[in-house]
Amino acid sequence: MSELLPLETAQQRLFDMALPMAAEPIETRLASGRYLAENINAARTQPAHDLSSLDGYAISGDGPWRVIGESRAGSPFDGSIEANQAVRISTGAWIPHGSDRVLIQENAALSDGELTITCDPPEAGQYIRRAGFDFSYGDQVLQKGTLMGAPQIALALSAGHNTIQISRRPRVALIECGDELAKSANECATNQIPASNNAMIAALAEPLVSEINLIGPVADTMEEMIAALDAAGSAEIIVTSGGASVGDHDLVRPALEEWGAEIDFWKIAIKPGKPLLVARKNKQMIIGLPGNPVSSYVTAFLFLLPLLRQFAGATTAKPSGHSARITADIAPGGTRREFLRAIWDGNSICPIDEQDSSALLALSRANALIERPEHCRRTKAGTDVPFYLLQNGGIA
Ligand SMILES: Nc1nc2c(c(=O)[nH]1)N[C@H]1C(S)=C(S)[C@@H](COP(=O)(O)OP(=O)(O)OC[C@H]3O[C@@H](n4cnc5c(N)ncnc54)[C@H](O)[C@@H]3O)O[C@H]1N2
Ligand code: MOO
Repeated sequence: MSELLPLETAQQRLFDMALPMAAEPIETRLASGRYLAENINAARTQPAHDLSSLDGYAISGDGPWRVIGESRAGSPFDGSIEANQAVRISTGAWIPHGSDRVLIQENAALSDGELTITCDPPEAGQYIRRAGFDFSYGDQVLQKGTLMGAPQIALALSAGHNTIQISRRPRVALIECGDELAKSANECATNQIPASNNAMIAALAEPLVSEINLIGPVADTMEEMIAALDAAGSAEIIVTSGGASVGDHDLVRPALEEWGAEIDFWKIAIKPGKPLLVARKNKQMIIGLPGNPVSSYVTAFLFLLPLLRQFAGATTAKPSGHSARITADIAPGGTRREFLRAIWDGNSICPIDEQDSSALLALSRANALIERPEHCRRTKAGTDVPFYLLQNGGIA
């Protein structure tokens, strides 16, 4: 138990414990940020008919052409056209039978109902969107586990689905622990510190959960800790912060054991975030985050958010990695994998000088985490390094 678990082993052990949530129906237009619980097959063909992609004239033959009617989006021309006939057509309107090309109005002259061309003639098929070129009836257009965003919502609606099945999101209880924590940031004695971890973790987790129960601050006693765990009720995931380390007043682990939870692992080989703890009691999972705010943030980013995505049925749970050149040397690393707060400017990445695990000002300036392997040598400016973007929980 005292060995530090490598990052990937710890992540895998945590993800293996996730219980997939049931599916529920949702109006497609409200599905932004949710994960699909089903494959979506097209219930219609798009476009359903050959359409014009520009405003002009659907023509047949080499011209000049007689304009014999109009095809508007939603009101197709009733009939078919013959050689040297044309139909006025708007963008998105049906190509009439008998026409195989569109003359755009900028290249046409109309006089007394007779249409002539003012430049090279269009080629067959030009400015025509063929029926089914986007998708056809029965095609699988979206895969189970996809994160629904604006394009996916539009696609599901175009494919004929007002309602889709998405995964339920877990209920989460957040417990922050420590005698020194003041509940109100306005009323904080000099021997206290305003409690900020619960609010920070809630802000990170909010898009991925159905309910957040904020508990605490909880005093460093076994009775209060156990009462707080009881207060988590039926939350599928309980997240504690603070009290995870080895001090006399770090009670999360003994309180969890006393409460009846089974510890799966404690302490991992990353910096910040070493005292991370994972436990379970029946179907409830408990993640004990370290109290230092930056350690809490980094472990929430690397463990809690991927776990929540896993619960919510995501295909991709872990944050996406990137690579960029560093603009300053980085000193040799230690025995743990390090995650350095950094600023990425869209081109290169600059590690922030202040890397203390309590430094919130530095964390709030950062938009990225540089990942450094264990026992890393000095890294020279100009070297490519792997990093994660913090925005959107690291999901591209
Ligand atoms: N002798 C050792 N000491 C420590 C070790 C170790 O291995 N040996 N590990 C260190 C590491 S690494 C970390 S990280 C911290 C984490 O300890 P805890 O999880 O027990 O956190 P606390 O001691 O309760 O708090 C640490 C720090 O963070 C502040 N804090 C806590 N909760 C909140 C909150 N909700 N909002 C704002 N700030 C919070 C707290 O006041 C402390 O300053 O342990 C090292 N020690
Ligand atoms: O791991 Mo602690 O999180 O180094 O500060």
